[in-house]
Amino acid sequence: MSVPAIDVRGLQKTYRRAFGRRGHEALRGVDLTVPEGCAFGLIGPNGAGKTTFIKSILGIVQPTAGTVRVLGGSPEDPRIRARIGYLPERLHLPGAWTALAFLNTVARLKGLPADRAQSQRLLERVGLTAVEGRRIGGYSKGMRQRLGLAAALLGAPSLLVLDEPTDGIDPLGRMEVRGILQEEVRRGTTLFLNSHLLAETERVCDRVAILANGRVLREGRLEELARPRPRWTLRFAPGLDEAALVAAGFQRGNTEGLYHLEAEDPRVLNAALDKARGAGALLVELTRAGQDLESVLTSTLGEAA
Ligand SMILES: Nc1ncnc2c1ncn2[C@@H]1O[C@H](COP(=O)(O)OP(=O)(O)OP(=O)(O)O)[C@@H](O)[C@H]1O
Repeated sequence: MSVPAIDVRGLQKTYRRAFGRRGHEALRGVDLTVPEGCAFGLIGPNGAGKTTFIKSILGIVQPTAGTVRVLGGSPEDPRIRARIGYLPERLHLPGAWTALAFLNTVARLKGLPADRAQSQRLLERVGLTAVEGRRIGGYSKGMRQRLGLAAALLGAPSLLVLDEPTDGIDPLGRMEVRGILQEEVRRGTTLFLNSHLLAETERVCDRVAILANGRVLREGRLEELARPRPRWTLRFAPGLDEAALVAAGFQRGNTEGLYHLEAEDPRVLNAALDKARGAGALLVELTRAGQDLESVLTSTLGEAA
């Protein structure tokens, strides 16, 4: 069996406060396993603990309790760190430098040879070739993000950890970034993505975890979490016997003639329909509701509240 890319048990992080005041519990006992080679999305509301989780698995933040294994080793181990590409939420870039000089320096810090051709290839990949000789200080937010992504991709990492990678990037650029991430996953890289753009997570990731208030509320394969909910919406012709429909198991909708039924088994739907028709109802429209990641997130947060 392959070693998980990330394996976290009982992870807790309490940020201390001054003068002995009670600290803030950002993570309250998180267990999470990210299989090797998967594209994993971490989602959740502001302040859920997502960045704290990312910083903990990278050894930037010291957990209060729990264990963290990354690529089969400790995040403190320089050999493990060298195999991780990280794009932080807040990028600090040297404004006076050019993109090329920056990438060459990051390469050296990662223990890689400063290979100008490789840096140029990466800048081309993220769409920065036209500005590679310009000072970073004059870059737009989206250009800075692209440069951060290029730096994370240096050395073909085994694990890519990206905190809001498309923040500030225009819609076309987002598509390009998505393409790059998908290429990386095809190459065998494990991707760990924190993004508020749920459509992006849905398109790129095959597993998702929902974090709220420092706890994982749900985790699993995207198709299992966001599979179509067995909820049928029916529209009946006017003049029906409402009480008979409710007695048959339908719930009233918000407009006249509209009803809902939650049923996994289509036989339950058909039995209810038989009763409705027996009471003279005429079905004119039937749809099965799907569930996207946004509705999974809102219903999960709603249940937890
Ligand atoms: N250095 C710190 N010191 C004290 N509290 C912190 C620190 N960093 C984060 N927190 C607190 O920990 C909680 C989790 O923050 P974190 O940044 O991990 O959340 P997040 O899910 O990444 O949020 P967002 O989606 O807004 O970026 C928040 O309440 C935040 O205020």
